[in-house]
Amino acid sequence: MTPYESARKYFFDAAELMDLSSNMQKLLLLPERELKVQVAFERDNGEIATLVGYRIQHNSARGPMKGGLRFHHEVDENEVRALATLMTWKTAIVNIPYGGAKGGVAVNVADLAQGELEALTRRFVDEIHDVIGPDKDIPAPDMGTNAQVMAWIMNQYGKYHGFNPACVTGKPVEMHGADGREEATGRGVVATTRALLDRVGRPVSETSFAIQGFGNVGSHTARFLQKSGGKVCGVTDAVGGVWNPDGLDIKKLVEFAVENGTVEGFSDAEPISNDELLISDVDVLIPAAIGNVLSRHNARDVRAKFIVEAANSPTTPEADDIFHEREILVVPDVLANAGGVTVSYFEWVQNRQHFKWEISRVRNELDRIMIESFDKVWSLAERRHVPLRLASYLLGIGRVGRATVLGGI
Ligand SMILES: NC(=O)c1ccc[n+]([C@@H]2O[C@H](COP(=O)([O-])OP(=O)(O)OC[C@H]3O[C@@H](n4cnc5c(N)ncnc54)[C@H](O)[C@@H]3O)[C@@H](O)[C@H]2O)c1
Repeated sequence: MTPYESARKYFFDAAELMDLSSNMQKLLLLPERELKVQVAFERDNGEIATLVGYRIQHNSARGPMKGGLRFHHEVDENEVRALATLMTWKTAIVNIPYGGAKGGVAVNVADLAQGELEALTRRFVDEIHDVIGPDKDIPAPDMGTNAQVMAWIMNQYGKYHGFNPACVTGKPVEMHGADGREEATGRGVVATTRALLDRVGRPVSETSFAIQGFGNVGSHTARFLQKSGGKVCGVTDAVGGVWNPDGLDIKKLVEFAVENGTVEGFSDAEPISNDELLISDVDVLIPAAIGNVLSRHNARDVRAKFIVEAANSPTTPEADDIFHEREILVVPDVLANAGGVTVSYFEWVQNRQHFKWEISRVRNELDRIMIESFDKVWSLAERRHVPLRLASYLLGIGRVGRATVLGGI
């Protein structure tokens, strides 16, 4: 199944349980606006590059739309549409006053010089500046984009509409960004994981973890897990992986990975492949890299009792069914990785108030929102006798549906 088909399947599963009318289903599923633009810019060699860019604004019933901007060669319209939909449910699940959107440009950033990346970003903003903004749609970083790209977006947007840092989040801290944004998704994953372990009565200190992906999300997740007393036994990235049943030293592993560009080759550990890590003998498995890594091909071999989805869509619907049948608890992406958009919301609030929060305030508010959201989903799952994913969708779609009914069309 493509990400778009999966997103629709989860929506329809929840819609059926909610007895949503077909008219309401159509209203909630169809994006409000889909923009497809030409992004042309001059390359360093004098050639004109002509790319395709998308901004899909799915739903604004609960507030301005929010979602990342992805620069990746595999970006296509359907993927952006699926991710925009997921953002609508995600912002609703953690109850922040936003709708959902997503953007993307089909490009391989590794092929671009820094100046070309800047030219591409500014040209994309030229094409979409009228439909984004602090009260309309607020982009943020995603795969292939970073704080620097957000700074260019803010600057280019300002040329049309005047200074307004709240038009984009994930900016550099020196450019109206929020302290704690970079670690936010990983911290949120850990807050959710701890809430889960609390519910099942298992101390973090007696729990072992394996994490796929050691980029922004994976490395901060590992760091906060170890700080909480957890034992991170295995970590992999695109190149390779490392395993130590007594627990890896995450501080040293981060230093090693920064220096070497991979965790592979880290001392005090055995090598492990990505395939082996996903079925390794740990209590909690945290996919924090790419999509569709847990599928019907390996779901029956997974040995973890709990899966916390730090990545977007790491589990195919077929694998999800197998995990349910095997009583493996899955905390879904729309809940587990919502820490990033939550701290993006804090950045937007700070920008609008021109008042900077201390990091301790960012962390406390983030932990509170993640734990409250997890507890809401858990209670709903118990009440309706459904898995956590379906409960998350029931909560998110329910909130968007009520806002739609209250506000009217
Ligand atoms: N960064 C955020 O705030 C955020 C928020 C929500 C969701 N996510 C999701 O989390 C995931 C990771 O995002 P990130 O920001 O950490 O990205 P990143 O680019 O910083 O890191 C990605 C990591 O995954 C590894 N990886 C890539 N391909 C792999 C493969 N085929 N097998 C194993 N490992 C592979 C990379 O080596 C790297 O360690 C993505 O699915 C992203 O959509 C990120």
